[in-house]
Amino acid sequence: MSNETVLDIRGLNHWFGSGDARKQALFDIDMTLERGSFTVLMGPSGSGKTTLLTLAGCLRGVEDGSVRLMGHELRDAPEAELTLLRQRLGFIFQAHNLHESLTALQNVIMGVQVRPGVPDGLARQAAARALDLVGLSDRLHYLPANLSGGQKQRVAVARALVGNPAMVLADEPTAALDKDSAADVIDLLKRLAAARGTTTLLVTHDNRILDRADCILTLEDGRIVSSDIGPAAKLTDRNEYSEAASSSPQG
Ligand SMILES: Nc1ncnc2c1ncn2[C@@H]1O[C@H](COP(=O)(O)OP(=O)(O)OP(=O)(O)O)[C@@H](O)[C@H]1O
Repeated sequence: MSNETVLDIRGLNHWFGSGDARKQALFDIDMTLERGSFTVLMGPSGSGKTTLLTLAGCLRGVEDGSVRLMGHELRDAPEAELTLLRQRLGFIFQAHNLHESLTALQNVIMGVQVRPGVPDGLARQAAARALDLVGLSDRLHYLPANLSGGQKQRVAVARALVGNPAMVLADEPTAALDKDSAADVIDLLKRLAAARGTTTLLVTHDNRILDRADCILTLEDGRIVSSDIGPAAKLTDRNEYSEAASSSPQG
């Protein structure tokens, strides 16, 4: 793993509401994610995990403190710069957020089309390859209604990864899945991340994911209360994932 810093957060505070209803959700957060790392963010409901994820992903404005994403300071950044940064990220949410009227292939094509200027033919090719990678090459033309929960989440993973994002932000991606499908989705994310050097920040309540993490951050009441090296960071041989490298959608 290289030591290139992808996300660097210093002294981040965040509030919701105004006047008497104003409430602080994050307190003095410091964290750093290196390129290719797989970090799990845990903590009780309401501890601030989604707030932190959305701030890191340019989905919410930074009010106080510093969030540097791929070398860009997000606080006070112009909207055009935030839009360009968002295009370099892949998002996966608990609810897969697929368009029900579009096929699996069309849904993944939309993941390419967030980047302007990609010709339709190339977008289609990349989307088909991404679906092949997640094991759905025989389901390209299925509507979400005809896919299982695990298959829908795999389509969402393919959509997040098809643009070869620098960082993937995932909010409870396995919450709606059974044990086997959850393990499949996580292994897939890890394999592709390791093969491409994609940085992953994943919010979960799912203890089964912990042994896959390089780093486990725990939030409580808006503060990081522990930062542990995960078991996966102790793996010295990452070649187990290399077979995915040769077949990633964008090489
Ligand atoms: N849009 C909002 N307006 C007001 N308060 C909010 C808003 N979003 C979150 N909060 C508050 O901020 C705190 C952190 O919420 P957040 O959703 O980040 O927690 P979480 O750890 O992701 O919770 P969960 O595990 O239940 O998803 C909570 O007290 C929540 O009520």
